[in-house]
Amino acid sequence: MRISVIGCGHLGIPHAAAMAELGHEVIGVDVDQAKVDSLNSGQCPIYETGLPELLARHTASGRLRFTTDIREAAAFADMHFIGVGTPIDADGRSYDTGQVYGAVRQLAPHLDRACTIVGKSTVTVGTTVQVTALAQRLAPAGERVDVVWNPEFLREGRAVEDTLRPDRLIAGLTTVEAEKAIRAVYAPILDAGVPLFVTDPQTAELAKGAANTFLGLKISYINAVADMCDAAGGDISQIVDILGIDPRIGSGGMRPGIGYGGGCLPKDVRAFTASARQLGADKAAALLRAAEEINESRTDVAMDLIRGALGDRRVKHAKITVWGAAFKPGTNDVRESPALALAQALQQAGATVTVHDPQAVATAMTRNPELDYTDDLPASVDGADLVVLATEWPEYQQADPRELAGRAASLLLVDCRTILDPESWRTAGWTVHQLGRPGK
Ligand SMILES: NC(=O)C1=CN([C@@H]2O[C@H](COP(=O)(O)OP(=O)(O)OC[C@H]3O[C@@H](n4cnc5c(N)ncnc54)[C@H](O)[C@@H]3O)[C@@H](O)[C@H]2O)C=CC1
Ligand SMILES: O=C(O)[C@H]1O[C@H](OP(=O)(O)OP(=O)(O)OC[C@H]2O[C@@H](n3ccc(=O)[nH]c3=O)[C@H](O)[C@@H]2O)[C@H](O)[C@@H](O)[C@@H]1O
Repeated sequence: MRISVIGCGHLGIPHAAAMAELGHEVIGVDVDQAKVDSLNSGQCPIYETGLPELLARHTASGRLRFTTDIREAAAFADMHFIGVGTPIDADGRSYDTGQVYGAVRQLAPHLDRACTIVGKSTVTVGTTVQVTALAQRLAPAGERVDVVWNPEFLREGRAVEDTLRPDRLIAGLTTVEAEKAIRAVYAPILDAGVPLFVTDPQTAELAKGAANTFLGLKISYINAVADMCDAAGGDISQIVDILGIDPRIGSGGMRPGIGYGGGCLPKDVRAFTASARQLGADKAAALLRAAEEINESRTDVAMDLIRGALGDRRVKHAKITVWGAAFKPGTNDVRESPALALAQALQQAGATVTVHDPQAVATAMTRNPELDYTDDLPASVDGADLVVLATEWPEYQQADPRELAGRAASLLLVDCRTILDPESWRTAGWTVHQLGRPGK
């Protein structure tokens, strides 16, 4: 099929490349000329495993190209995926769907044949109905436009794999033609046995919000239990193992730490909570709000752990190394990064902070230029009074505690993600504090 992907960000680039991999001819559209130029020259503007190779292969073969000209996409494609951003609104609680409506407004008047618009962005329930009305109103008279909502479940860092081999596909639609088109575009994935849920648009929209909100709830729940371990004595790592072995609970997405961040979970939990409130589901809203409050408290929890670790020494004037800037390992995305929030809080408390990250120094510098950065792991601990592990990159688990012991001023480590083997660090002379594992 000939398809376009409108919005080439963390979702759109992997989606465009994956669609080319499935055999489609793809045109990616973005308003950002620099991004389009870099994509057309084979450069990948985001750090994502397997994506540079896929981009290089399909831009070279001519099956994938990028443009800023929406008319070119309208003239080329029979199906248009919309993957533009849906940031949180100025009120801080609901989606700003302006980019979605903006893309449809730009595209629809140029449609010159029957086509399908497939929304992938995460939106408030009810958006598909409005997008459909808008597209059909603006399309030239006589041109058939079907709209499908097909929410995306990829995780950053695994975007290519998740797009090509998803757990499930959802299509919220209302016409036979739309279902035929969706089955055609995803045929190789469906043939591989991936289930497709064909449903109404509202169910599709709500399912996406409900999924991300559940992930946020699960993380906040385990973080609440980690706090109880810290207060009462207990080992959150063992509790995760004990709970996770029960298939009704499952151990996935239950790692304790300094909270969920990124471009999606925080805003999606916020927006879903707001929807619950607007729809009159007050008790649901209260439950979800509690999960948000737990998440919002994680920087304070980490600061308490750090203060406890420093003892008589104070945060003020301490030289502190923060390991991690990305919101999670495997990406250079720093949107709503809990690690950067912690680094900022430490700096505001008077510490001299150096942030290390293996991939996200450049993006973090743009977002938080007030902090100092390095991508040299051993050098990051030079002269440090305290090292704080904030993002669980494998590099930190693989680091040599003996080598680092020779460089730090004081052998004090706070593991906010509870991923290190404390024994190997203690053997090398370090004092280790782990979140949710007091005295372990
Ligand atoms: N980042 C992720 O892993 C996932 C994101 N989503 C959802 O996908 C949507 C996009 O998210 P991201 O890719 O992270 O955002 P992003 O901010 O990385 O990318 C959005 C892109 O859309 C472009 N854009 C804005 N208006 C445009 C227009 N009128 N025409 C063409 N391009 C336009 C922007 O320049 C930007 O490059 C959001 O709704 C998000 O919630 C869903 C699943 C996974
Ligand atoms: O809608 C989206 O954009 C995507 O949001 C999340 O994906 P992502 O933001 O890439 O990251 P996750 O792996 O879910 O992690 C989110 C945050 O939660 C934290 N987290 C995750 C898992 C865990 O057990 N504990 C934990 O603290 C991570 O460190 C990170 O800050 C969802 O997992 C995807 O299914 C969804 O498509």
